[in-house]
Amino acid sequence: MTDTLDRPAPSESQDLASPGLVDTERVADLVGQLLAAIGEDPGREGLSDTPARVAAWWRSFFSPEPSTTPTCFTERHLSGQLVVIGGMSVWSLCEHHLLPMNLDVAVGYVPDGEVMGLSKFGRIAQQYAGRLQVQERFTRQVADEIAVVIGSNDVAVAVRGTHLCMSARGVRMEAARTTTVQSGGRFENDPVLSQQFLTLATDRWRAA
Ligand SMILES: Nc1nc2c(ncn2[C@@H]2O[C@H](COP(=O)(O)OP(=O)(O)OP(=O)(O)O)[C@@H](O)[C@H]2O)c(=O)[nH]1
Ligand SMILES: [Zn+2]
Repeated sequence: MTDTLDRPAPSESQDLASPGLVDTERVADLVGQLLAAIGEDPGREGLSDTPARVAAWWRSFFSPEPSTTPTCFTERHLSGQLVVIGGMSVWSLCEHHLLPMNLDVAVGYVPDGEVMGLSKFGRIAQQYAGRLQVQERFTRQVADEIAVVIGSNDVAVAVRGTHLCMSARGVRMEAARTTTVQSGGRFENDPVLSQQFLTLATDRWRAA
């Protein structure tokens, strides 16, 4: 977007819980200790490489591809067109239980003079998924980041989450899904636009 646009400031909490450096050796050591603590023999054949595998996974989880500057293209005369990108499924980790959550993300925005490269919405979602999260914070962080990049608050983000901590343990409700919606600018003030976004964003969730 052009530099003349007033970009919203990144929210204070944007960096909250951002990933730190993973000490792979220490993680592997701790996983070995964990195996021993649950009564396993970390040296037995099937488990001997497990600490290193788990440590490698933690490292890759916290080190998504470095974020690049999202590509934007000049595209005039779109006159209030609504753009919705849906079906962006990412995996994150619940910060309360360290169990996976699947987050199905849909983004809506109204381009003003420029459009953003479609894949960049997915990259932003991946960037904020690659850390310990709660769904509500993830939803807001993705919306805030897109608003900064496009230089406008006319952004809405809807997320449908499947939390293993709720389906595979605890209350064990396999069908439970959590939907969060963050709306800014015109999506907050224009009920028709908001409804159009929600209809398109939740289409595939109703079909599922
Ligand atoms: N709001 C919110 N809650 C979450 C999210 N992920 C997990 N939780 C909840 O975090 C809560 C943690 O509650 P605790 O009572 O401390 O933990 P717990 O004893 O393991 O709770 P149960 O899951 O009910 O067994 C649980 O209710 C989870 O469902 C999230 O993304 N958003
Ligand atoms: Zn959890």
